[in-house]
Amino acid sequence: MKTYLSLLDHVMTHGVDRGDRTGTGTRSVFGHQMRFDLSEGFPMLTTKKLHWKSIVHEMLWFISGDTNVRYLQENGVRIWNEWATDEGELGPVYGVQWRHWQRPDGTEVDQIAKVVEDLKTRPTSRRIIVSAWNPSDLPDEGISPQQNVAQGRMALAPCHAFIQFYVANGKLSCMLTQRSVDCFLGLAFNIPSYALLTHMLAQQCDLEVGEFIWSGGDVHIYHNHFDQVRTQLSRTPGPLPTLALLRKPASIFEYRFEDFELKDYSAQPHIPAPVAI
Ligand SMILES: Nc1nc(=O)c2c([nH]1)NC[C@@H]1CN(c3ccc(C(=O)N[C@@H](CCC(=O)O)C(=O)O)cc3)CN21
Ligand SMILES: O=c1ccn([C@H]2C[C@H](O)[C@@H](COP(=O)(O)O)O2)c(=O)[nH]1
Repeated sequence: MKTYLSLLDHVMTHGVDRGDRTGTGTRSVFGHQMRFDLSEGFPMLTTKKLHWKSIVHEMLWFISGDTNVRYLQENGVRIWNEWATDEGELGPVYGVQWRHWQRPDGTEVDQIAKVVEDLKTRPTSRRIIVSAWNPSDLPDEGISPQQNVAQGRMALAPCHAFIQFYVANGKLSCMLTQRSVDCFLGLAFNIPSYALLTHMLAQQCDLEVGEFIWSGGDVHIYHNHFDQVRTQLSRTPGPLPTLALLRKPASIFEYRFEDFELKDYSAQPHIPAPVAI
């Protein structure tokens, strides 16, 4: 994960200090790309311990089409709590856009089912894409997440917004475009999260895993994460863990937490940091 550490160093050294929606302040660069060869190991940080349960359950929750934090909370995952209403609702965020994108006539598009079908039937297609960026459901940036949900909008605009898949030589690659990137907290989750999705789709479509390519737009470090970033940059990364899929479920929608085994994950201690709301 040297590429991730290089990005932290790059933002700290070359970034521009700016204000932001949350009032916290960030140092940012605009536009960056990283490539991870998934055959070389599972891209999970070893320079700080990550909560594996949060990564897996969040991805299963997206794929299930759910947008209420109840499932996450029942599984000990707290990362979406701050944006939810008292009833746990987040409005039409990722799950709805991935699985239940509304057509004008009221019918729905299941983008995940379509990706599996395309990967199996026309793997050379250049249109194997999932978009969470649905302008008609975007929140109003001037009001709170909970007020947006009450108006039927998303609590937060999608950050990992556009995903494209590519098949060559029997390998599945995934490219993510992330418009806004909290390098210390969010990105540490987003990389293994999409690596996991790529492994699942590859298994379902009888492909090997290829590369995960990550592209960021507004790539920032919050001002109140600088000490944590310096701690992390002082650490030496260890070998990557590997991911084993213990079962092949009948479809992409039938994975369970127990189906994933992260092998040889040896990480340095967790580094706590406040999340900007
Ligand atoms: N400012 C901000 N950064 C984000 O990364 C982020 C948002 N907002 N809003 C929506 C989601 C929620 N995500 C989050 C939210 C919190 C953590 C977090 O606090 N992580 C801690 C604790 C992990 C845990 O309890 O599982 C960490 O140390 O990684 C991570 C990702 C990613 N997103
Ligand atoms: O998966 C995620 C979700 C969110 N983030 C970060 C990026 C920003 O710091 C905030 C979102 O604020 P906006 O004003 O909507 O850009 O959350 C992330 O890194 N990863």
